[in-house]
Amino acid sequence: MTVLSDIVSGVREDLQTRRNEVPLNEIIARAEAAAPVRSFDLDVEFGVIAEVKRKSPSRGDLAHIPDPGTLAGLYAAGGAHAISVLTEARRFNGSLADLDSVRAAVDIPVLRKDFMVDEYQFYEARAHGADLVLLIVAALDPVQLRDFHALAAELGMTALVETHNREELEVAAGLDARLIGVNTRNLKDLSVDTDRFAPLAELAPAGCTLVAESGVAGGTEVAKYADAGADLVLVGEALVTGGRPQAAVEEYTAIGRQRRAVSAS
Ligand SMILES: O=C(O)c1ccccc1NCC(=O)[C@H](O)[C@H](O)COP(=O)(O)O
Repeated sequence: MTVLSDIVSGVREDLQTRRNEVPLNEIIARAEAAAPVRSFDLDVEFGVIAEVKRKSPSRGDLAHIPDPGTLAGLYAAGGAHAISVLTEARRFNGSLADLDSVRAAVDIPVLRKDFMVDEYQFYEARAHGADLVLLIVAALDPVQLRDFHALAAELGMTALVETHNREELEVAAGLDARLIGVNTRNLKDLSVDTDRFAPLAELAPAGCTLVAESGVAGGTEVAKYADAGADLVLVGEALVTGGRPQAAVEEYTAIGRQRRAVSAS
């Protein structure tokens, strides 16, 4: 079993428990009654999607985050473009309660970062205030991907379509995805190689907003991703372990903007 299929099978089991507690018709009603979606600005000069990440399969426990809302507030004060909240429980120690806490603490868009494999999760995401959801191309078949992309849009949410290679980028292009992520983490062995980004960025469809995901340890990687065409970076570990979340978001945003301005001139 691969890491991804192992994670997804745990996600499905946990989902079944929640579905038994709150049936589909009830979660749909909650999604309809949820706070309005915050629009995610795709036309960004350069921005940081700052992640609330407690733990990961590759690194184990990362940070004790007693109040994710407080952390998100610091990210927002640093100028984050959006906040990513890992809600997967078993491997990331995340929860929908974290999503609630973050959504209530900030007024910028919030991404539910999870392994979205069932329509229930999209209504659930919206019911808990998500403005964006993650679609991992490697975790979905083409029909699911198309249907979930449409469902996210129907619910007013922006989908971040995550890719890892040329074939997955072609799939994202075929969906007409406006927000595409290139994750430099190999989902088979979990290795991160920031050199994977540039050659894939060249293949991204013209006009999409491009997110470089994983591997930012500091400004060097931000500059490298921005030089290669990233419009946004999604950063988790460096922000939750670095001890200066607000300053780091400010710094990464400034570095990215400066590099993008140089590339454009
Ligand atoms: O982080 C992991 O170990 C991981 C393993 C398997 C699937 C996904 C995983 N991470 C999710 C992410 O994509 C990252 O949290 C995100 O890109 C931020 O990465 P980083 O800044 O390197 O923490």
